[in-house]
Amino acid sequence: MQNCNSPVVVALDFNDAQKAQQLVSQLTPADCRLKVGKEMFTLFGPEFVKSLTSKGFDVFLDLKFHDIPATTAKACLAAANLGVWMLNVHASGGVNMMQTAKNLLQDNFQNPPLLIGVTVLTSMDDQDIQSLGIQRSAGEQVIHLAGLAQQAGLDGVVCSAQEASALKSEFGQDFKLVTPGIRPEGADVGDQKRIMTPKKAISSGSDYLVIGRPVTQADNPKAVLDAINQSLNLA
Ligand SMILES: O=c1ccn([C@@H]2O[C@H](COP(=O)(O)O)[C@@H](O)[C@H]2O)c(=O)[nH]1
Repeated sequence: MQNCNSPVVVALDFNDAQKAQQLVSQLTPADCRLKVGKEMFTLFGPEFVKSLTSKGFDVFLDLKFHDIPATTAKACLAAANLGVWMLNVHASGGVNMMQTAKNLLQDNFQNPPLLIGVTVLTSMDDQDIQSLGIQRSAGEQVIHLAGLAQQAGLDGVVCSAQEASALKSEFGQDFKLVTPGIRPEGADVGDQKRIMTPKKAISSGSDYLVIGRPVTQADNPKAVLDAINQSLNLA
């Protein structure tokens, strides 16, 4: 597998596999990693994931499993068997659920994929969190759920870059921070609420920047990706 020179993970959210493959054909595994989420996995399944890993890309399978511990763990094992680099579960599933998944991966792989806990979706703000009956700010809830994820032995969390610096101080440099809600200056925010620019996210402590529409919907996605990588002094 080729080493990736960039922290960018391009979110392939397409309803057309050919369009996704057309974009992928312009990229190399050195330029970025790729994320497959619920839409593409539901439409095109494991074969689509394998088509990306077979080209040498590190793939983040973003299915955000959340179920009883045994079901979640077996789903994670099935995902890991696709050869993905990273997969995730909802941290709000609790320590037992996360730990059971982590243990099953460790029992079955010498080098298991990274297992990451989703904290608070980047499309949610304080008001959204409080409407769920949670008496914390979004940032406080992220810290709380990240603590559960670390207790369960997970490799890190999905959070917004706005929480990155607090999370690195609290949980250490090795605890991976995967941050969607990344928007280059002037890009359409869409449904994201807790956002940050790529450069600021990296300086705040993000390890991986998940970027979808600003790249995939651009007239020239490769040029946008190159510009982001250059802004990070990586390309
Ligand atoms: O909290 C989260 C967790 C996952 N996502 C996913 O990341 C991408 C972001 O895409 P953009 O087009 O850059 O907004 C998308 O696939 C989400 O499902 C997230 O945004 N926030």
